[in-house]
Amino acid sequence: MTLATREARWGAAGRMIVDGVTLQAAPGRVLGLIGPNGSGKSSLLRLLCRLRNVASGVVTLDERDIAAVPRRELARRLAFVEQQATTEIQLSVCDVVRLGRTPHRAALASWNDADEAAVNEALARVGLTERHDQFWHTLSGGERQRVHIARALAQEPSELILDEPTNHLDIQHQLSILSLVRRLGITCIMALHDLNLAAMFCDEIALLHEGRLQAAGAPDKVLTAEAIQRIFGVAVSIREGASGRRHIEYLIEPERRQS
Ligand SMILES: Nc1ncnc2c1ncn2[C@@H]1O[C@H](COP(=O)(O)OP(=O)(O)OP(=O)(O)O)[C@@H](O)[C@H]1O
Repeated sequence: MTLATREARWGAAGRMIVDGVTLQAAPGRVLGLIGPNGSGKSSLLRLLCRLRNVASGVVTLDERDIAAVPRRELARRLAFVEQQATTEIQLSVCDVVRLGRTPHRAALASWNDADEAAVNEALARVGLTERHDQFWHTLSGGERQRVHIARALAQEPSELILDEPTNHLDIQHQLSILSLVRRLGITCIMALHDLNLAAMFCDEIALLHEGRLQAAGAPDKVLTAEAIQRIFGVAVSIREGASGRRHIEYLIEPERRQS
């Protein structure tokens, strides 16, 4: 078992934002969270890593109420890469990635070879070894995103939660980061906007709309033309792509000729 929610509810400003979601991440698999803007994806991810507490229902980690898991244990287990993570200026790239080691180190313990190896390995995996000493605030948006993913990898989590990890990334880096996430073999839950990337890289997909879970399961069960039309209001044609996964083509009305 790993992360799960049961009838999880959370609201703000008098509105229900996560509304009775029951969901389970399969150990070692990649669960994609999709849904229109404002459907509650980020809010649900924040409940899953206890950055927020449910108003009712429960979030569990290994079938234990996450609210009862000691903070240090949670920090070792779960890594969260936020959508617009910011980091204090004047930190170098390796300083940011080193933050990922904090939960593994005893108070006042000195930095050791295993810590250094984890940082270097994480930077190599996101292709930023050369940027080791560059100031974080001088990086491009995509490089910053990759550094934050490296920080999460250096943490060596057993559950990785990512909010739009492909934000700011060019297509090559989108594909390489998502391939890397798949290869990690750890439980991963990530919010994605690109439905084709979700189909390519997720073992399971959960579709959210207005805070409620609409469907969950294998990509070909969830990503149907009917569901995409109903939830996103977009007509699509779906066929099997070269990779054997489904490929979604968006159909737009031909522009009217100006008379
Ligand atoms: N603290 C808050 N106070 C008031 N409203 C909030 C709060 N947090 C989230 N919301 C609202 O809840 C809804 C869901 O937000 P959330 O960020 O979870 O959506 P999302 O599916 O991740 O959206 P996007 O795809 O645009 O990133 C939005 O309408 C948002 O404005």
